[in-house]
Amino acid sequence: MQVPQTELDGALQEVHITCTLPPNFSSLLFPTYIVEEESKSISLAYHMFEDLGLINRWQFSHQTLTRFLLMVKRGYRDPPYHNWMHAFCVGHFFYSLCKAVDISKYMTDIEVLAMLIACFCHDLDHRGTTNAFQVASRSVLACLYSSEGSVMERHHFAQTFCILNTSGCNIIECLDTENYKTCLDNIQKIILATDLAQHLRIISQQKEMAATGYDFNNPHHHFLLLSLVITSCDLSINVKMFEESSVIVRDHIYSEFFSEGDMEKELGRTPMQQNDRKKACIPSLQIKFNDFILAPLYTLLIKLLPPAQIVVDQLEENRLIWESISIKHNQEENHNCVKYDNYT
Ligand SMILES: COc1ccc(Cl)c(-c2nnc3c(C)nc4ccc(C(=O)NCC(C)C)cc4n23)c1
Ligand SMILES: [Mg+2]
Repeated sequence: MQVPQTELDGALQEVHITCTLPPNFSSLLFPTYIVEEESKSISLAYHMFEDLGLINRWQFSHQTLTRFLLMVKRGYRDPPYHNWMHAFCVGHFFYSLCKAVDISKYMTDIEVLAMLIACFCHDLDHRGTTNAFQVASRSVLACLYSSEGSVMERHHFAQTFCILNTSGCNIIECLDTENYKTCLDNIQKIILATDLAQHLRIISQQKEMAATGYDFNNPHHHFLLLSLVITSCDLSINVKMFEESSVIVRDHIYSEFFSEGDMEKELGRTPMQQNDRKKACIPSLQIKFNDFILAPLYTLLIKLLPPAQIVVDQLEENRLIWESISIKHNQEENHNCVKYDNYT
């Protein structure tokens, strides 16, 4: 898929002219959804590469990086949640993590580059449905990938590979053969690590690593850390201020979950409670998700990267607010489980 030259020229100019940073842009808690998707997100994504020193370190050309980012943005569909703005937020969380901690103590240069590329590409061409739904609906992607698992994540990497193989868009073409292969292998591992089922399979090893201490010379520790960091970035909407987090959870994430549940009912299947708009109670589901996934994840992240402590503080504040909503709901007859005021 080629990017029309006129659009590219326009974007090239945009990237140069409109790169005035919003205040606190490099903060871990920056409210990323305030960025207007169309104009500024590409310029700000470009700035993240520049500010992390990746353009100088790897001698990226301005044109190729801009074309790459345009192609990635165009590679996303427009479901309620898994769209370009989600990818932008995931990339931004990694960028702000790199600004908060000395990431070179944990990752090589190539791994930092692979992480930022994978963040922006990790959900390419997402349809707003889960791996389980691909298999249940016998989708084309399930036919292609279900024997290996992580159906959507394998597709997201395949789409990434296509963009890097599109002339004029391959930002890593200037790497030498060894670095090119290492970078691509890392991008694939990182994108596959965004499957939450995979995260649940390796979290015990990550806990063990955090207990014994990170060993930079241990390649498996690098794999476990890259996986922990990308999952932390992928779920980072949950560690933003409650006002932003709760609206995205309700109006974007659960909107996708409920649409999938509607489609499952049409297939004659019974959706999980979280996907059933008639049964789901978001505050109590959030508390469960927090205790089952979010708290163990970010507690581990902070054990390994202590300067990012602020995200655990925000997560705990958000849990308290979800709990207060849940208690208030339980006191009300016929409360509406999906609509809630911001109790802050
Ligand atoms: C890292 O990968 C993903 C992929 C897709 C999504 Cl939507 C999310 C995600 N981001 N925020 C949320 C919130 C607030 N609630 C969620 C509740 C359940 C699940 C889910 O996938 N449950 C099945 C699993 C345990 C096997 C994901 C949820 N989630 C993360
Ligand atoms: Mg994903």
